[in-house]
Amino acid sequence: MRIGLFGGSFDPPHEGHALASHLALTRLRLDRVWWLVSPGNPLKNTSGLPSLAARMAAAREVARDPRIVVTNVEAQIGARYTADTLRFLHRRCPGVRFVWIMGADNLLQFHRWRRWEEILRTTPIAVIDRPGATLRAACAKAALRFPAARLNEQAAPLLASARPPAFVYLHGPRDPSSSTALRRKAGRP
Ligand SMILES: Nc1ncnc2c1ncn2[C@@H]1O[C@H](COP(=O)(O)OP(=O)(O)OP(=O)(O)O)[C@@H](O)[C@H]1O
Ligand SMILES: O=C(O)c1ccc[n+]([C@@H]2O[C@H](COP(=O)([O-])O)[C@@H](O)[C@H]2O)c1
Repeated sequence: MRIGLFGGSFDPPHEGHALASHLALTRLRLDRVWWLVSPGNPLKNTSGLPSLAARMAAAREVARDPRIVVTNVEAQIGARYTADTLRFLHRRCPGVRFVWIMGADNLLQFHRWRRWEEILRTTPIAVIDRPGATLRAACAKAALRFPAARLNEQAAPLLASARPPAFVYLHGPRDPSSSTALRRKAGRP
């Protein structure tokens, strides 16, 4: 079983999340993508964040694919940091090949995540191209620290079974949606 883990605030979820998930499913030959709806990004001010239940319900509306599973596993296990989530999942599901999925914008600040090197050393990572982050992602600090870990995009089907550190950039159809823009449109800060 090959499962992609797509963590996010999903405040709100949008077509960019769905498109990125489909790209990952297809190009990485995944069986499932789990949307890990975060109890709260540890690097963000989460004071105005809608409830987890509300964000999960909205995420289910947008996902519309039986291979995409919307979960609150982080709330269930009391984890906010991705390294803790991954430790738990690797231990709990030793037979599953997990891949961490993130948009290219997130790679730029990945080196600020707690125990980010542990994440890279334990879990293959797919970085999905996103408008505005294409060129900057190639020089992200985390990517430059592990240059030999980068797979060619043609080798993407091998990522899930690659020995980490391993990461790949995926380019495909892109969607400019962003939660920030949608919140502004709805008159939220
Ligand atoms: N349009 C998109 N294309 C590719 N990846 C995306 C896109 N939108 C979000 N992502 C990725 O989805 C994950 C969850 O993102 P998140 O829920 O924060 O949405 P967001 O639109 O980035 O929100 P915000 O604008 O509040 O930062 C992150 O890894 C992010 O990079
Ligand atoms: O573990 C960390 O230090 C960490 C710091 C920032 C973000 N994350 C994770 O990155 C994912 C994307 O977050 P967001 O808010 O950009 O959608 C989500 O799963 C967060 O829990 C994780």
